Amino acid sequence: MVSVRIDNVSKSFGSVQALRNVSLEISNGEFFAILGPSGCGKTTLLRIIAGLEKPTKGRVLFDEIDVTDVPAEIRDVSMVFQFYALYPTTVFNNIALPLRSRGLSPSETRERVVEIAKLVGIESILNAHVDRLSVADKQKVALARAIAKEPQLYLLDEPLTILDPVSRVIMRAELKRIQKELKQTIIYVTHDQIEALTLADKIAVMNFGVVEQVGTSSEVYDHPESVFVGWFLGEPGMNFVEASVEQDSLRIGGKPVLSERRILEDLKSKGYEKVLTGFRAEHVKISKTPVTRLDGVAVIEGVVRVIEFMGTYYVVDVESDSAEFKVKMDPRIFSNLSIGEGERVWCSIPLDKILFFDPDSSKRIDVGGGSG
Ligand SMILES: Nc1ncnc2c1ncn2[C@@H]1O[C@H](COP(=O)(O)OP(=O)(O)OP(=O)(O)O)[C@@H](O)[C@H]1O
Repeated sequence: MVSVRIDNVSKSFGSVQALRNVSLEISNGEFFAILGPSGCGKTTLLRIIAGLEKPTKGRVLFDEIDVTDVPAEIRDVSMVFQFYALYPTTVFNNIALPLRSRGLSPSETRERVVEIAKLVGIESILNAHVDRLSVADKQKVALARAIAKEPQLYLLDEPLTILDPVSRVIMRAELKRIQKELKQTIIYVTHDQIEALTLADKIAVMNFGVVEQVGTSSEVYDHPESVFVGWFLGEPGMNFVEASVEQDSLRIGGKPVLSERRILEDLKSKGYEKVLTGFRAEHVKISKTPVTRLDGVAVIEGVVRVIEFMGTYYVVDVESDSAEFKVKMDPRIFSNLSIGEGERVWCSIPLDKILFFDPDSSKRIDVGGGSG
């Protein structure tokens, strides 16, 4: 296994700038996810790491050795793509091929094929022709073949995207187990936040060719460094509401919602007259009776506009003067409260769950003393 360092990499395709000054450090044995929407440059970055594309600028280093000009064939990486490309033969032969080309004897090959098949959970279909397999099993064979190459680095490009939702959940858990046993460096490209949050030790969140944040699942989810990261992660994404920083309070649509001196003074000392407040839908508590603002809690008054049942929770859209935001509710709490569309509600949010963002740069403001 290797560590990988991406040093200030940019890549242009004609006038399209796919990557802009990307720098990343991926440690030995880490499961590292590159997460972002379609077209943000994930695949381009993976192909540059594999040696299938050359960066326009910057370097790629494996174990601190510059491999930017090293051809793909000798980089010793295994790639698994969204669309598996298997040889039209048996599962056994697909896994055996990389072993045979490394010069293993027939008995060594058989032993290793069975070992890998067990790891991936396909030992019962070793003699089947790949054409007869389900999509999920085909993807497992692709993974088994990648493992048979015994690479120093695994690159996985949306390997679960073509699976149906049930197989995807099963394979996600399988991947986690396999990675624990393999103990190898894996770089995993996905647009699916659940895959990234559940599988990865670390996540790089990308947007428009730029890395917006690198961190553990809880770092990127709980402390997004930009509006994009907060919005992209979570179902629903983080709420962002514009507020004005007044002498005595933070106001939304002219109404005071928070009067914590520490926060107000810090924002004022940094020169902010307006900020974006960010908070997650699951941190908002709804009440049908007025709630007084207390220390440590912000309160926003509003009207329920839309209620959606999402299967295991409700999402309630609240409109408040100039702002709209979403509240995520447990079905039990929702039915006890029995709120309906058009009703007036008071929404409280603990201050330690509120973050503040610069409305111009969209970056998080570091507010001293814990919040933000
Ligand atoms: N070979 C190419 N020629 C021209 N433009 C390209 C090429 N490869 C990628 N691009 C462009 O670079 C940008 C990033 O593409 P890339 O495939 O890396 O994004 P992505 O995040 O992997 O998206 P997706 O999930 O849709 O594959 C896009 O605007 C894409 O159209």
